[in-house]
Parts: sequence; structure tokens; C-alpha cells
Amino acid sequence: MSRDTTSRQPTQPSSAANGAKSDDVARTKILLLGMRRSGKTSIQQVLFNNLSPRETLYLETTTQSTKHYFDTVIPLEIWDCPGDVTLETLDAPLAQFSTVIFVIDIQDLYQQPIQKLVDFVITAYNECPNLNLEVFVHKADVLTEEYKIENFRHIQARVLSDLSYAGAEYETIPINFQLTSIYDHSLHDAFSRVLHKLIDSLPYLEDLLNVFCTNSQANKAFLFDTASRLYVATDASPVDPPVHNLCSDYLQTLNAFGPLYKSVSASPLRMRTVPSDHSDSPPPSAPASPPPNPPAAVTSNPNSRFASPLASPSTAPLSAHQSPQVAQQPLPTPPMPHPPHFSSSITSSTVRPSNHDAQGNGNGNGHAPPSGGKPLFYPCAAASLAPTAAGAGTTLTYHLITPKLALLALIPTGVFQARRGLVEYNVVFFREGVQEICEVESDARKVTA
Ligand SMILES: Nc1nc2c(ncn2[C@@H]2O[C@H](COP(=O)(O)OP(=O)(O)OP(=O)(O)O)[C@@H](O)[C@H]2O)c(=O)[nH]1
Repeated sequence: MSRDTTSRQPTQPSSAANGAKSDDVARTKILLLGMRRSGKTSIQQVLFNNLSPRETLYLETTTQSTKHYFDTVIPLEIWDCPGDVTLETLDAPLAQFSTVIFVIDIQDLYQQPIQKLVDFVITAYNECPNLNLEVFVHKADVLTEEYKIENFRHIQARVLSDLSYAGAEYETIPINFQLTSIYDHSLHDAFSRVLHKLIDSLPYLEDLLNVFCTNSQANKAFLFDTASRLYVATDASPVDPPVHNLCSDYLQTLNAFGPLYKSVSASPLRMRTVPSDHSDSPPPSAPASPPPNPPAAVTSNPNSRFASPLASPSTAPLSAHQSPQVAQQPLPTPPMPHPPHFSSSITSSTVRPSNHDAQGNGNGNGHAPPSGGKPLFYPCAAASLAPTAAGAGTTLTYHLITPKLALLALIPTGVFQARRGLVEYNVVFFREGVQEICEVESDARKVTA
């Protein structure tokens, strides 16, 4: 991260590219504001630069506004500002930001930080009434559960009463308060909710997740950004924090083994020569059945494109052997250690080439197939959460959807065991839908010179 340690006056913001920086896309801008030491840089670094929370202890004070780039479903530009920045010294019009996140330390119950927040809200509202205003009441981990809630309510009540005291027109400004900490999952959950408001195609992603859940009998499904572990969309059922935390932990475990997947999948030679040992694999002579054409438009109803495990008996004979996703010669199952947070065992972990992408189609999120025509690979994995009785409990599944996004779903183990091929068949169509949405997003954001 680049910082100017000599100048204390913010001038032109500097850039630090975590994702690929490119000037040819219109980025959604998020501004991080707050008092000194409130935790702005830590939030940005933990979420988007994979910094471990403990390492934030060694972060230096920010002296100059710094832009960070991050590419997910939408390209983001996150501005980390010094604690003493004002809207006048920001050197950028507020109107160019989609969201401002004001970070306030949960122990800052004094007049100054709250007054700074209130002043900022009033100025921002006068300048840009439609600006999305978020307040992260941060470092929640330092207090016990009881004091945490008390301080959170106190800060919220003080801000709202000061605003109404400032004028009747400020009483109704929509401000979203969230409790956050870099030491638990609350920060990821809070930032995911901020992100949802910025993704225009969110309803389409949610539709795809709802259809996937219905047809695969999944209790819950998330579409996660794999690098930041923010969920960019989820199905219509409410988010239960323990379920979100479980999925996030599982993703973190799998991320830790990402390089293993890469080294295996990077070698097309190995893909052709290593014999299969996976029970779901088709016989070598199994014909590769290409999937149907991708949906004509993002808005098309995807319902008819999913096969339901609960559908009429005519759909039941569909199995993994018929799934277009598994028709290539399979790779061996890489060894997976027991994940630390699960009392369960990994039931499977495979690296499978997607037929669809082997043909060079449907690479979403603006990712062309790697040069040299190598296909992209989509690892999948599953962990049984209650392995005691056969078929009982829930299975947590992971399927990579695009190079940056993964589907995590909770499926009853009985369904997953009996209809796994069909679940994976549904994933193929889910992937096509998401990739198409990402392509539309990426096309819409291209800036032509
Ligand atoms: N306990 C706890 N400490 C945190 C949390 N987030 C950040 N910190 C700590 O707060 C201190 C300040 O964090 P920074 O990220 O540098 O804060 P900042 O707002 O960027 O500070 P300036 O650059 O001075 O504006 C560091 O020691 C972090 O480790 C949190 O969620 N919980």
C-alpha cells in the first residue's frame, strides 16, 4: 500500500491497486471516512488485501487519501482517507461516490466524534441528497455483549437526535448503522450489505439463487466473492449469522488450499493422462454432452432451465454421468485436510473441467479464456455437517462459478447423496446465468475513449 509519510495535507489521492487497475471501466466509488485510529485502513486491508486482523496493529497512520481497486461483480474503487480530511480537502466531488462509510469507534461516545459524524451527514445531505450513508460502529469486539448493544444504541440515538435538532429536514435522512469488527464475521456481513445496494443486477442474481435453491432443495445459498469473502447475493430466505459464518469459514479453508488446485488444473497434460479414481466420474468413453445455449438475456426467466430433484420421475434418472459438467476426463481428487471449524468430513473434492468453458464460451466477469486456449477449471467441494447417521444432516457445498465468484449452498445430505449429479447439473445452468450477468455488467461499464 502506498502512503506518503511526509505530507500531512491531502492533495491528489494516490493509488494502490489490489485488483487490476484499469482506466477503461467505470468504477463504483466508496469513501471511507472517520476519526483517526477508528479503523478505516484496517477495514480496507482486512477485506480487500487479505491482511490478518492482528497485523493491523502495525498499520501506519494514513496521511493521504488513497484509492484502492477491487474487482468483483462490479469494479470498486475504495478511498481510504486520513482522519482529519474534510469534504473541502477531499479533492473530489462527493457526487462521484456511490456510498460513504463513516467509521466510528464504539467507545467514542464523546462529543467530538459524534459531532463530526453529524456535521458530515448534514453537509453530505445538502450536497448529494441521494448519497448512500452507512455508519460502521466499529471495534465491537472490545466490549461485552451488553455494553456493545448499549453503546451502539447510544451512538445511534445521539446522531439521530442531533440531526433532528439541526433541522426537521435532516430527521428523515436514511442512515444505516451496523456493528462491525475485524475480529469476527460482522465486518464481512456489514460490507456485503453495503455492496448489495451498489449491484444493479442484484435482483437477477437473487432470482438465480432462488431457483437454484428450489430445484436443488437447498436450504440456503450464497454467491461469494472468493477473495474478499463478501457475499454478493443470497437467496430470499433470511441470513442466519451462524450459517453465514460457517460458509465464510469454509470458503477461507478452501482459499487456503487454492494453490493446490491451481497447480493441478494448470497442467492440461496431467488432465489427459491421470486416470480417474472418483466414483462420480463418467466412463472414459462417455460422450461429452454440451449444455444448451446460454440464456438469450439476463432478464429471461431461468426457471425452465433448471432440473429439479423433486420433479416428475422422468427427471430422476438424470445422474452425474449425464451431467455436461463431468463429461471430460476427470482429475484425481486432491488430498483435503480436515477443516478446523467443521466437525464433519469432506465428502468430496474434485477439480473438474467445464465443457462449456473448454469450448471458450461463457467466461463471465470479463474474463476471457486464458491465452493459448486453455480451459478454465471450476473446483467443487462438499463437507457433511452432521456425519453421524447416513443421509441425515446437511451438506455444505462449494462450486466455483466464475474465477472470482463461488456458490456455497446448504443441501440436506440425503438429497445431496441421492441426487448429486442433478445438483451439479443445476450448477451448470446457474453458472451460465451468473456469467452472463457478469458479462452484461462488464460491458455496461466499459468506458470508450
Ligand atoms: N479491537 C479492534 N481493533 C481494531 C479494529 N479495527 C482496527 N483496529 C485497530 O485500530 C487501530 C487503528 O486502525 P487503523 O486502521 O490504522 O485506523 P485508521 O482509521 O485508518 O487510522 P488513521 O490512518 O489514523 O486515520 C489499529 O491498531 C487496529 O489494529 C477492530 O475491529 N477491533
